[in-house]
Amino acid sequence: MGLPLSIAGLRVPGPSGRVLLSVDALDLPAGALVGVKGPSGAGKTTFLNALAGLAERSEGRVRWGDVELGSLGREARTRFRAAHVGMIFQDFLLFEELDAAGNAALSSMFRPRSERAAVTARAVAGLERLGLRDTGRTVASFSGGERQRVGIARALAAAPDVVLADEPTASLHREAADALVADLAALARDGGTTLVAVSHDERLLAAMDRVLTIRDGQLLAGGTA
Ligand SMILES: Nc1ncnc2c1ncn2[C@@H]1O[C@H](COP(=O)(O)OP(=O)(O)OP(=O)(O)O)[C@@H](O)[C@H]1O
Repeated sequence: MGLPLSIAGLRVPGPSGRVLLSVDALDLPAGALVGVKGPSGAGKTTFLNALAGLAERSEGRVRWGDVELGSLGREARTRFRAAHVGMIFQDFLLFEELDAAGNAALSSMFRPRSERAAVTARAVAGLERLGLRDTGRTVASFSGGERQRVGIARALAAAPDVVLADEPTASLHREAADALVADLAALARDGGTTLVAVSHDERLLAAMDRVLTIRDGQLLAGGTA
């Protein structure tokens, strides 16, 4: 099931103390499909990091369902991410010694035995849908785009409550990008997954329920385009 998001008075400072991002208030229902756009350097990745509980020293409230990220210590935030959040980020933490399927099915290790086969099946299906057949190679030899696709398949195989994505279609051909957008929309529709996707891809943005704009470190009032 998805989780609703509630943010109030969020401020994320950079190392020099300058505020990199502020969000006065934002509420999203569970299962929302939300795009985020804005110029380079505006604070979009910083926003995703804050939603993932990865923004250190941030002020204000970021709450997923009943869980306020700021009230959790670092370890509890890591556990929260593992249990609820699928992240499609630009620097993927892939395990170099595993092949594509091994990486994509990784989260099955943290699931009860009865759920593991389903995660693995979704991982294999997701890789195929993104045009990556099991090559038998370890991902150490994969290109940047191939690595991104493994990261996508891994995030979606876990069927998480929340998907946070940073330019998820950037490395994909149009056909694969459209398939991914359809898959993300289906996850929200069928599983209630809440999606927040930073993107410049007009086709992806058009498929969202709502598009937020960030400019100069500020989520614009009302959060709409
Ligand atoms: N760790 C950091 N230390 C210092 N400045 C940072 C740090 N992280 C981000 N910034 C700065 O914060 C601002 C917002 O960065 P962010 O990566 O969130 O932008 P973005 O909107 O995702 O940009 P892009 O579209 O180019 O990826 C930028 O000016 C960036 O240089």
